[in-house]
Amino acid sequence: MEHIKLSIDKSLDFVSKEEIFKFEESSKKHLISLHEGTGKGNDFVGWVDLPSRITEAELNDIEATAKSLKDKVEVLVVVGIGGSYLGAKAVNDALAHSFDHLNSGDENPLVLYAGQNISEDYLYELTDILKSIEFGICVISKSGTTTEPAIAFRLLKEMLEEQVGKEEARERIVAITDESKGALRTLADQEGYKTFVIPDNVGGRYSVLTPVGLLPIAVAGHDIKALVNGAKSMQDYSVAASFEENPALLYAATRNALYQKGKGIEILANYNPKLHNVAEWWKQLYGESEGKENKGIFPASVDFTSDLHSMGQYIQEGQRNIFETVISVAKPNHTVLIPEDKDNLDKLNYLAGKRVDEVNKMAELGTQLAHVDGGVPNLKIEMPQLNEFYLGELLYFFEIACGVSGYILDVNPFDQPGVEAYKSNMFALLEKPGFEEESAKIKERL
Ligand SMILES: O=P(O)(O)OC[C@H]1O[C@](O)(CO)[C@@H](O)[C@@H]1O
Repeated sequence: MEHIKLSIDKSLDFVSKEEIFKFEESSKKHLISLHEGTGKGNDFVGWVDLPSRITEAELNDIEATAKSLKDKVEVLVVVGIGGSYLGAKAVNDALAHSFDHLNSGDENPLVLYAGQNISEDYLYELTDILKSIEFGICVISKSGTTTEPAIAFRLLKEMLEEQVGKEEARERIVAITDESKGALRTLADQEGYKTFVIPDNVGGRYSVLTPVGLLPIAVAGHDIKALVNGAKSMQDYSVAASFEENPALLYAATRNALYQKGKGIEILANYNPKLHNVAEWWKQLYGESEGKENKGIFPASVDFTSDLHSMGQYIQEGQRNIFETVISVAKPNHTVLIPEDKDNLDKLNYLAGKRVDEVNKMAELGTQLAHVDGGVPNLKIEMPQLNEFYLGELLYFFEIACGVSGYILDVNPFDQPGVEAYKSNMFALLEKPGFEEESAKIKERL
């Protein structure tokens, strides 16, 4: 069985093998404490064995719900923010036809997203376009009280009820939330929506392999059983493999060794735009997990080769506090050959007959070497192919590595206390009942 692979050789000019291997014992210990639930934030490690724990019956229930939505709607709007939509978007965009919106032959509903911003124009345009479309809603909020999705859901629910009537709307709304607490749970129970539970011990950013990610992925027509199998394969491999062969432990150790050498920014790069939103998901995972107590690597991302023509300059010659992790897909899913041209005005005939991917791979290798020469350590994660199975491996790899890496950094990788600061200011400014004191204080600052 082939797995995703990590190579660290292009970082060894900057950090020695000894400096990386000094984390061998601690990373193994942290992996065990994640599995045994003995580390910091241990009430949120329910995701660690999720791939092996999720049952066939649970997956069948998700698939059956997806099927009944597919039979009714052309568009499913996933309403959620942060971990309540990023995993689904990452997988759906990685697997979808790049021009899905023009692909009228697709029998699966188009999945759109709302509740991840508070833009009035976004909501106007979304509700405007949905007026003539059969749509359904999958509303996702673990707490059930997050402002952004609550506003979007209020608007979309009202609109759907007006469009198809309350009874039919009930059939087209699925809520994914806490088992017993929160406003969304109360509403879903009152209205009689189909619901799925986000387990108590799984935080939003680690929830992609729960119904939070799986339902929207199944609605988009992707194979959630293969995705979970891939995650399970990485779960097993990350427990069994030696440190040197273990992509998750080695990644956690290498990035911490680089961090200790002053490399405080990690740029996740891809050479396939389908992976853009995998990087968005990864940024939340690592940013919320590690950025605390005035510590942590800042997670950034680029899409290559596009961004070589913008951010490439900075990466090559800017401040030397960065390292790069490249996700490389070994084998594309399609073949396109560069054609011969008799006039050859663009002087491209030397490439005629070659696959486009060969050029992409040389751009990747050339860039890695250039960036290393420019003082940027490079790590490479190689996926054999872009499909459900290897995406499952990739997601679990990043999750387990994040838990280990957070423990190496000695933070709780499962809380996010810093996210509350903006919320409390926003509530004070909006004069939310209960925030009277904060309102008075914040007004003095304006
Ligand atoms: O699912 P909820 O409770 O609406 O939260 C959404 C997101 O908001 C946060 O709590 C804070 O950003 C994230 O951790 C979470 O993914």
